[in-house]
Parts: sequence; C-alpha cells; structure tokens
Amino acid sequence: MAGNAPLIPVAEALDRLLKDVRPLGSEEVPLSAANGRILAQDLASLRTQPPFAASAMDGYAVRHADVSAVPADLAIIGEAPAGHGFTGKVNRGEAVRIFTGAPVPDGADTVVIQENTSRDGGLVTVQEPPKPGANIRAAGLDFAEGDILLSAGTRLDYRSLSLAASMNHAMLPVQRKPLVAVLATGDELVAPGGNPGPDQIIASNHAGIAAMVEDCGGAVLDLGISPDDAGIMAQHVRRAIEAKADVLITLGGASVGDHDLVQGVLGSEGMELAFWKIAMRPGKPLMAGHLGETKVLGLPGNPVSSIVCALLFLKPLLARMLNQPVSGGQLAEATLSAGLKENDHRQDYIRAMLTVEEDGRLSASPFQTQDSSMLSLLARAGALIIRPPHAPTAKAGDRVQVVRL
Ligand SMILES: Nc1nc2c(c(=O)[nH]1)N[C@H]1C(S)=C(S)[C@@H](COP(=O)(O)OP(=O)(O)OC[C@H]3O[C@@H](n4cnc5c(N)ncnc54)[C@H](O)[C@@H]3O)O[C@H]1N2
Ligand code: MOO
Repeated sequence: MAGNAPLIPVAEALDRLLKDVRPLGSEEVPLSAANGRILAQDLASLRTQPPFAASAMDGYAVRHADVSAVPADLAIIGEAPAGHGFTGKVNRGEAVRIFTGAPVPDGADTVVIQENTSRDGGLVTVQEPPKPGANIRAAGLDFAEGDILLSAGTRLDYRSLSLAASMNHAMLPVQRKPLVAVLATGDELVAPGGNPGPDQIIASNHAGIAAMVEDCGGAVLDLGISPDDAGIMAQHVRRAIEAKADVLITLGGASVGDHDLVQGVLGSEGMELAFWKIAMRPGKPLMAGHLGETKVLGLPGNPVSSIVCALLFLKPLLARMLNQPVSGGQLAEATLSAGLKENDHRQDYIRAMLTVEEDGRLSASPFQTQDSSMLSLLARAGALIIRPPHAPTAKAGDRVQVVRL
C-alpha cells in the first residue's frame, strides 16, 4: 500500500476488520473457573428449586384448620430439621417441630413461627393465628426443571454463577478465550522495573493492552520486547503463530521511519495486509491484516495512540470473537465546557475531564495539550471527545459525542 494513499475513515476500517471475524468455539469449564466468562449456550435447569415445599422459618408445621382460633394446643409428634424431613403425617391436633429449609410434612399446610408459640414438653400452644399457608415456600417457587434461566452470551458473574450452581451445573459451556499475543518493538524499550540506558524509556503499552485484553475476556501471551532487528522480530512473530494465537498485537514500529520494521517483518512471514493508516488522531499508523488464522493488529507506538486504537479496534474484535455485541456502549453525549478549533481530515479523539452537572447532564472539558505520548492526561481523562473529520469550530455549550473511559 503506498505511503501516500488516502487515510481510511474509522468506521470503514472497523467494518473491514470485523467483516470475516466469526465467534470462536466453546469449551466446558468448572463453575469455579467460569467467573467473567461468556456463556456459550442457553442453560436449562437440571432440577426444580426448591424441590419440595419447604419451611421458610423455624417453628411448627401445623394444619391451619387447627390454629385459626387461638390459643390452640397441639401435640408435638416429631421434628424436621433441614436435610431430614419428618416421614409421618400431621393429623388433627398435631404439630411437627420444623426448621428453616426442611420439607413441610404431609398433612401440614402452614408454619407458625416459634415466637408466636409457647411450649411445655410435648405440647405447643399457638398464641397468634397465622395466615393459611404462612411461611411455606412452594416447590418450584424459584424455578422448575427445564426452565432456561441463563441465555447464551451472558457474562457470568457472582449472581449468574450462584444461579447456575443452584441449577446443578458443575460444568458450564463458555466461549473459548481469544488468545492475544502482545509484542512490543523498539531498541529504546526496557520492561517496567528495569534499568533504562540514557536513550531508553520504559515500555508502558504492554501493561495497558494486556489489562484491556483480560477485561474483554481474552488471554494474553506476552511475547516481551523485540529489538529493532528483523530476524529477532520474526522469531517472536513465529512464536505467536506456533501458539495458535487468535490475535497478534504489535506495539510500535508501525509508521514510516527507517526503523519501523513491523510491517516488513509481518509481510515476509506471510501476512496479508487488510489496511494501514486511518484518518484518526491519535492512531494514524494503525495496521491490520492476517497471518493464516491469526488476526494481526499493528498498534502505533505512542502510548495514547496504542490505547485509543485498542479501544476502538481491539475491543470490538475480541467482542466479536466472544460472540458479544459490538456495541457503542461507551458512547455518550456531553456539553463542551470550552471551544474547539475546526478539525482537519482526521477524526479526533480528544482527552477530556468528564463531570456530571446538577441537571444530570455530562460536561466535557478538553485538556489543552493532546500529545499522544502523554499517559498522565489519559489516566486523568474521563472521556475522549469525538471530533468528526472537518468538524467546524465548536463553542462552549455545544453538545458533542464522547467515548466514556
Ligand atoms: N514521518 C512520519 N513520522 C511519523 C508519522 C508519520 O505519519 N510520518 N506518524 C506519527 C504518528 S501519528 C505516530 S502515532 C507514531 C507511531 O509510530 P510507530 O508506530 O512507528 O511507533 P514507534 O516509532 O516505534 O514509537 C513511537 C513512540 O512511542 C514510543 N513507544 C513505542 N513503543 C512503546 C511501548 N511499548 N511503550 C511505551 N512507549 C512506546 C516510542 O519510544 C516512540 O517515542 O509515529 C509518528 N511518526
Ligand atoms: O497516533 Mo499518532 O500519535 O496520531 O500521534
């Protein structure tokens, strides 16, 4: 692709990236490993809950007819703790001592809480008249066997996992995690915690991109940092392919400089280029392609550019692979608190503070400096203001679209 080819609009690039991406397959995992995973099939209950009419309180299982007029004396004929139902039948003038969660014995239709009774040996006196059927949970109150209670696509969390457990599923079908290989490139980079030489900096992009991959439901294969050496870089790329990575992310070296080797290396490894250079700021040098089954996203090296590109392209890619909707869920409207100059041909993503006004509306205050190396501003920003290509001058009070962070 020629260096001076027209830049591709953001929406078109996203369409081209996603057009042939299908959800990955599924796998079975134990409940204990399913938190945060995406359910791959509708889940039907294997049992009815509660499976029997159960007492909701500690007290006495009685026949309502015996206690509609109080005080009423009843003979205690047995006990029903949770897990051990009373096997006999409650007849006229009788009661069974019962505890929360125990099956209600045959013949009884009401549970009187113990606070409303007094006891003398084998005799209980009911002091307050209960409502018919009081304190009994009917069989199937929660759900019945065969009910579909969780649908495919649900992101499993503490609530859905409790429910799945109650439905008696020990293993759950979940979408396979996309494996995302992440490779930083550049002689100037040293891993966090290292000792950079005088011309070196700390590699920061890895940390953020890996966190985003995990937040999206992917797994990270950390390929570390490659120097600007085509041979070594190629070895790293082969590791990703051998590991059958679903996605290979390269960081840096995506632009046009003499040491920007990434595209050349990927090309000689067999990558088919889908597109390169997007009409956006930051993030212009974004590159996409595929190496066999592995999707390749070449993110620009500037830290903010790489994160903005990952938000706009990597997140939707992983969502599609996980059978999740590729939605603009993070999009919102906000009122500008300061003017913005007219825009050129690149769609801008402007870091801004986001505040909620008294009327509940959002207000976006753009930072004066927007250099794409400045992570401190990205960390403080609550949103990115989207400025479409050729947007006219905007003034304070205008409504704009933002990506919430
Ligand atoms: N003549 C041109 N020069 C540049 C252009 C252009 O169109 N023509 N585009 C600029 C834009 S926009 C960007 S963005 C950068 C992207 O360049 P690369 O993707 O080739 O990235 P590098 O040159 O390798 O690095 C840029 C910058 O980012 C730092 N970096 C790289 N990797 C990391 C990392 N993992 N963690 C932290 N920082 C990283 C690197 O040290 C550089 O400072 O190109 C412009 N140039
Ligand atoms: O992506 Mo480049 O930083 O537009 O700064």
